Amino acid sequence: MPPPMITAFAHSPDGGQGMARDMRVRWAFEEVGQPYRARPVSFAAMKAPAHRTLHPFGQIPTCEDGDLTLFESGAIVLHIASRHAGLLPVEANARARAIGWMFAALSTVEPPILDCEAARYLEKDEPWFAPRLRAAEDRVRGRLGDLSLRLGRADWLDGGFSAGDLMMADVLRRLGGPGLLDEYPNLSAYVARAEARPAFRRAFAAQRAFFDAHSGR
Ligand SMILES: N[C@@H](CCC(=O)N[C@@H](CSCc1ccc([N+](=O)[O-])cc1)C(=O)NCC(=O)O)C(=O)O
Repeated sequence: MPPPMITAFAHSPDGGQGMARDMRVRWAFEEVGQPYRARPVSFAAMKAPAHRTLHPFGQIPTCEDGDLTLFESGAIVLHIASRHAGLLPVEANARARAIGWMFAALSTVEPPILDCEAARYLEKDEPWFAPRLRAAEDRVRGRLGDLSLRLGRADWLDGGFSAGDLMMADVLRRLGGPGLLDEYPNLSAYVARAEARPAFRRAFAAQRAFFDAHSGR
């Protein structure tokens, strides 16, 4: 059977900085040592009927693995972690907790971060932008403060590195650069620890090479 095929931006708006959500899927494949292929999708093609048979919302990433087609980066990472050893504990309770951290990353920590991004990109010229952004950033601080307290001095969220850490670190990466994350030194160190993983570095290099190959550079 040919390796799984994911879809990714033909020309990612971030210029190959690994901020698009194919990055977490690439990372998961690298962590479990599973080769994969990637197909570039333009913005126009993403919204066309052919791609929507893979992704009802006209987005990336998707993953075609044999006769299975998946969308939602969290579902794809969970699929990879379920089919291959290395990203979820074998022990049932620890496995359930690691999956819980995946949901926490996507459902509890990521939404206020996305809300801040939306405010910065879409509302910066509004007269009420400053208080709006302050309130949005305070909501992010609330989540980061709770997460920082739970992580403490540990390397990972619950024992060894898991898909929960992969998802949480990829969510926190969006805060990159000087700013909110720096207010929580143990979270900054957590993200740096995750980004130092050989699998992360391979995934980052792959998405960067993919950008350079397909963005018309
Ligand atoms: N919940 C879905 C969300 C998927 C999603 O948001 N896909 C985005 C790309 S990753 C989000 C993203 C986009 C761009 C950057 N960037 O920095 O340039 C970062 C992240 C997309 O296809 N957008 C096109 C569209 O919606 O029309 C998942 O986790 O898979």
